[in-house]
Amino acid sequence: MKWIFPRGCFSSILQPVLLHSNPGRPVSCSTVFSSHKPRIPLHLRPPTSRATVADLKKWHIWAKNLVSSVGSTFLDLDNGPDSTLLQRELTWLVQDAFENPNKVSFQNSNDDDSVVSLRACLDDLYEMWKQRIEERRPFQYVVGCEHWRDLVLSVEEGVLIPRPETEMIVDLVNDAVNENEELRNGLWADLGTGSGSLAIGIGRILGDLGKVIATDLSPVAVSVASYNVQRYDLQDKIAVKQGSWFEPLKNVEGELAGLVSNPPYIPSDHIAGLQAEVAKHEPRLALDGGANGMNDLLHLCSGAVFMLKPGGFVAFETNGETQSKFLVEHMDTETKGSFHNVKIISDFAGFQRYVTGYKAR
Ligand SMILES: C[S@@+](CC[C@H](N)C(=O)[O-])C[C@H]1O[C@@H](n2cnc3c(N)ncnc32)[C@H](O)[C@@H]1O
Repeated sequence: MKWIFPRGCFSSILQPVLLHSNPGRPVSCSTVFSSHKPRIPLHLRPPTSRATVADLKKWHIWAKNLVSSVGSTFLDLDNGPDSTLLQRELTWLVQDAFENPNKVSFQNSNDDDSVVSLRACLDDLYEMWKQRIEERRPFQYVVGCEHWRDLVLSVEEGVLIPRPETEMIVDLVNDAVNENEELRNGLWADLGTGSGSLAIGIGRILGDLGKVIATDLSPVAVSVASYNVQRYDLQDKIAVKQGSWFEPLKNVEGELAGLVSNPPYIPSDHIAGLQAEVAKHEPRLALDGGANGMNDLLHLCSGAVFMLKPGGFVAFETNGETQSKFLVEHMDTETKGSFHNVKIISDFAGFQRYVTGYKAR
């Protein structure tokens, strides 16, 4: 899915940043697990339903026609998906919903009476596709998962769908730990973990002694991240905690080998203009970075100085060039030379997306 943000339009007037406070949001001090029950992604549900090939063909024709009726409307409207992407999503829905997607080619079958096992009943398939097209519900929420790096992560409403550009932060961490074994076996934090994507990606490249604390303010994110961590059998390596930014890390001040975050960084008044999948369905808590989008980035950057041990590595994702430059300036001035080897790194599309650095020794 595209991640379409208006870029580079924020004011240079910044809010003061308070360490251990939450810029502009209600604060939760809880570090207990959420009671929210994560939704099981479609492809992992048991095949409890059956349908005839004839009924599936009928559904499929209806679903394809719905896509054709939309054409490029969403693309023209708000840079949303076009019919090529939607047709591809329909194929993925079939793959996730069928018990045996490789063996079933119902569209070409002449045996209309034969029966196929499904992970969702036919009525649900009609409803899912209606929601995708008519309500612009993101495909990832419809099927309950997103493919990210080599992971398949559970997602649902209330949790940001992890984006491809965030994948590169794991590579940046990999480079840092390859250069320094102390970092590989140290304690890391992923602040605002969402689905747990970064924490899991990093957890898998750390050494035997390396650990990750993944935090989020959202109880749904905490529950979904915990589910994903368990699915990848990393519960001994990754602790998921609920709370605002540094609160769940109070006990490890000055001990972190590394800290990463992809915080909310969209300027508040740009959110309504994003594609409907994002603006209507993804959690505002995951998107809204305040008036200029920088509230959380600056807060986290200032706090990182106190959380990292000397030589510790930090990586932030930003909206692009303007935010990255602003953050580097903040690291140079506000944190009074606490960081060295500060770099802006571009993503695969050429946007100056990441800011990395090391805490001075
Ligand atoms: C842009 S999303 C990133 C999610 C995930 N790291 C990823 O890259 O897919 C930002 C995350 O920060 C969380 N968040 C927002 N405010 C927070 C706060 N005050 N404390 C902790 N997490 C917060 C949101 O719930 C959301 O999961």
